[in-house]
Amino acid sequence: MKTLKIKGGRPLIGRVQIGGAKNSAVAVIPATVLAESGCEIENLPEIRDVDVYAEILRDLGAIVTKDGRCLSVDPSRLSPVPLPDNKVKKLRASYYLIGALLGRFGEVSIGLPGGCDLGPRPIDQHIKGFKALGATVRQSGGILHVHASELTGARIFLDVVSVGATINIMLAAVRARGLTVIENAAKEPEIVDIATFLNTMGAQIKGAGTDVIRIRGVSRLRGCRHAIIPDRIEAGTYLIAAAATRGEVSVEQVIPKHLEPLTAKLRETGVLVREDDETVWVQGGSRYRAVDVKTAPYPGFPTDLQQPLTTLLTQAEGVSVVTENIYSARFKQVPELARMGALIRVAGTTAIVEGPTPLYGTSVTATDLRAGASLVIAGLLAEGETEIAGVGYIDRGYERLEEKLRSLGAEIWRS
Ligand SMILES: CC(=O)N[C@H]1[C@@H](OP(=O)(O)OP(=O)(O)OC[C@H]2O[C@@H](n3ccc(=O)[nH]c3=O)[C@H](O)[C@@H]2O)O[C@H](CO)[C@@H](O)[C@@H]1O
Ligand SMILES: C=C(OP(=O)(O)O)C(=O)O
Repeated sequence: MKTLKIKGGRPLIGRVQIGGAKNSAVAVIPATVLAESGCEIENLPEIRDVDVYAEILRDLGAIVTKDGRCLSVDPSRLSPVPLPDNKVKKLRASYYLIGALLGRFGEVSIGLPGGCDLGPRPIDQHIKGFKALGATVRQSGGILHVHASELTGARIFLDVVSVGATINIMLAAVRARGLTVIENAAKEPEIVDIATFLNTMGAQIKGAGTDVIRIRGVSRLRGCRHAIIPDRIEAGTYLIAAAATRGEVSVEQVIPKHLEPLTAKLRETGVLVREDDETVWVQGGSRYRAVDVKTAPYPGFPTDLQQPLTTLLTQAEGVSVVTENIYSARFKQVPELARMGALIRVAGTTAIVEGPTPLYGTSVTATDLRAGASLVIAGLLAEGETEIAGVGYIDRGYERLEEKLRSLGAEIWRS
């Protein structure tokens, strides 16, 4: 198995271009199956989740061609063949095929989704939504069978704010008869991106980005061209890495507004941050202040940046309290950071970080995607050499990571 090796202690300096958002891409790709003609998707990130999704669509009979960051999907000859769990369990977002295939064919049989192991990740709210639209849902073994002879619009109040359930219900509801209203909907920028894509296909979705989304069903959707929004989590990871190594980096091709929950927190710690239309620039300082952070649905602080930020907080003076409100097991980076010298105690949903502590390179393991990012940042700031196993997780969501970091002056390689 490959590992990432990093010789730490060099400040990151320069400019980095951010790719398309993973969490948009993995919803837009399955959404193409709703169209009766071909779609062109641009600005896709070059990550493993996208490649796996392209393979799943081919298994369904779509003609899929990939050219760098562009994917063209012709779903006209697609059929809802059962999808066992070998590929679908490689990623979380495979569950979007339930909503999309239900919308197009009224039936789907699919293995349960995978994704990072962050504690229990139920899909009860997705199922509640499909049932409200008139579907029957049955599980046998690890396979979900969802069927609807007709989908009818409904009012659905989500018990928890869920990105996945909001998007999945939208995907089915665009083809339901009448009006669907999703209340207590998630408001992440990726949801707005999927709604924009669906509306370009001919859907009638209003309110995406607020907590009430109204979807008036239509009888057909046509293929279209769409460019994915920038990845705020990839961008945030580079901003944190720049601050942690006390460097100076311009993160380019981003939507600064989407990064505000992070940039506000970085300013609180004492990092200099400047923004213009499509760029966020940070300059690290010699001293950082401890801060408290609580993860929350957008526009709160994103759980996906909690692990990377925890690494930065090992360098802040005082005690930082990090509260993880979304996932019960999202502190798996902590024992690995402790092996590098961090002083962090986990108590239930909080991690108490004492700083500043020097970090030292050693062998560590990424247990999930963002734990991997947090260890890469630790390796970049640590003294000596860090070897990170579990690179497959990192490849799920970071495109050309070593190349981008090397262009900023890091010594990082795969072996
Ligand atoms: C592919 C993708 O977009 N992944 C993102 C998506 O995951 P995902 O869509 O799986 O996360 P959700 O927003 O659905 O989950 C939020 C919370 O709701 C709970 N829940 C969710 C659905 C459900 O039916 N029942 C339920 O209880 C989850 O266990 C979790 O505690 O949003 C998360 C929260 O921003 C991010 O960390 C992930 O990167
Ligand atoms: C948790 C994440 O991804 P997924 O939901 O795809 O597992 C993530 O991107 O940090």
